[in-house]
Amino acid sequence: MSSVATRGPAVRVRAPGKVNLSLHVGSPGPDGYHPLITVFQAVSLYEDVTVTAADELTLSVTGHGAELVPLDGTNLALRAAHALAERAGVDRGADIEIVKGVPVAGGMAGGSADAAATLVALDALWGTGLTRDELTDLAAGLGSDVPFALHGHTAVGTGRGTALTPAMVRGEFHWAFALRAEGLSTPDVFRRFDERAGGLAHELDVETDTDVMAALRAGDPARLGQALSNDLQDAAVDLAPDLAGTLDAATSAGALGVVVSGSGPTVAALARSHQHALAIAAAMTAEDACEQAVCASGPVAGARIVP
Ligand SMILES: C[C@@](CO)(OP(=O)(O)O)[C@H](O)COP(=O)(O)OP(=O)(O)OC[C@H]1O[C@@H](n2ccc(N)nc2=O)[C@H](O)[C@@H]1O
Ligand SMILES: Nc1ncnc2c1ncn2[C@@H]1O[C@H](COP(=O)(O)OP(=O)(O)O)[C@@H](O)[C@H]1O
Repeated sequence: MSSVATRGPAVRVRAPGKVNLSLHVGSPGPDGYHPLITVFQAVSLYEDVTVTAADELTLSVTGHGAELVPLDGTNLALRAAHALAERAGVDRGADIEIVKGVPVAGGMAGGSADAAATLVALDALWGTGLTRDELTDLAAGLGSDVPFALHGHTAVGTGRGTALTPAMVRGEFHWAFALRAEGLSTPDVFRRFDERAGGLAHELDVETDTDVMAALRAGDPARLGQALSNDLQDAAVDLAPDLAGTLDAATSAGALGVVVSGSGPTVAALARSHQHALAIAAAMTAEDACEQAVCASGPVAGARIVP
């Protein structure tokens, strides 16, 4: 008779990556963080996180770009697990298995999705009884994008990006994403943004997102395409000059609008339909404008248990 190793109970959670439809950045405060006004949209590129009861905390990462992900205590999923255990007073472990579907260091918050998914999964596995607000509070302590990965859909982020207000959206938006093999470091891009500002203060204008919000409410991709914007884009292009060619190729391929996502280097091209997104992705890869292009749609839900 063959013996089958028995494992403890398991919980699987899926969490989405994001694109910033607009990203307005102010001058850094005394803590070094930049005040933001951003509109996040969660898109259908997912991180899959499965946690299984165990005595110790362990981590494994597979999937897209897994070899680029740190496995030590800096990994955002492990940091999330430690933060949750401490907050809930839990003295238990878990095997955490991540399957990556969001590009690593791509400005699409894959690590933040792992942190959000781990919080939701371990909260269920350990039965911590924390409220949603308490989980959101823990999320904000882990990184500026983590609360949005919990929340999902489309939302305006202010402060560091952690204070969220849901946005009204009609319909579905289709995207082609041009990926770059080498990522960009978020702190490096913010630093370059400050260098470009040359000490001049950047004021945040709360009215600047009127066009984005109107396009979302109307479900109008052509209008949204015109309204996409990112204050970090020039800094990202400075650090990765080949991005200028990728942005041009996406525009030539017929995108309704083109923008670098977050701190980059992923380039997001908005399409009229799924078919149109496939055509843009094919044109960008055929022209060697990027290493790889993938299609996705949004908005989608935040970190959720997979039944
Ligand atoms: C730029 C954005 C836009 O959504 O996304 P990504 O491109 O990383 O996906 C986010 O603000 C990134 O969020 P996240 O990647 O969670 O950043 P954090 O871990 O909180 O911070 C990393 C570093 O980025 C800088 N940082 C981050 C957020 C912010 N509002 N101001 C900053 O100056 C700081 O140097 C900080 O030490
Ligand atoms: N679980 C994780 N997945 C991916 N990257 C992680 C993770 N934990 C920590 N990191 C580190 O965070 C950096 C940025 O992560 P990521 O969320 O993929 O990109 P971005 O911040 O550009 O959206 C990576 O380069 C990596 O060193």
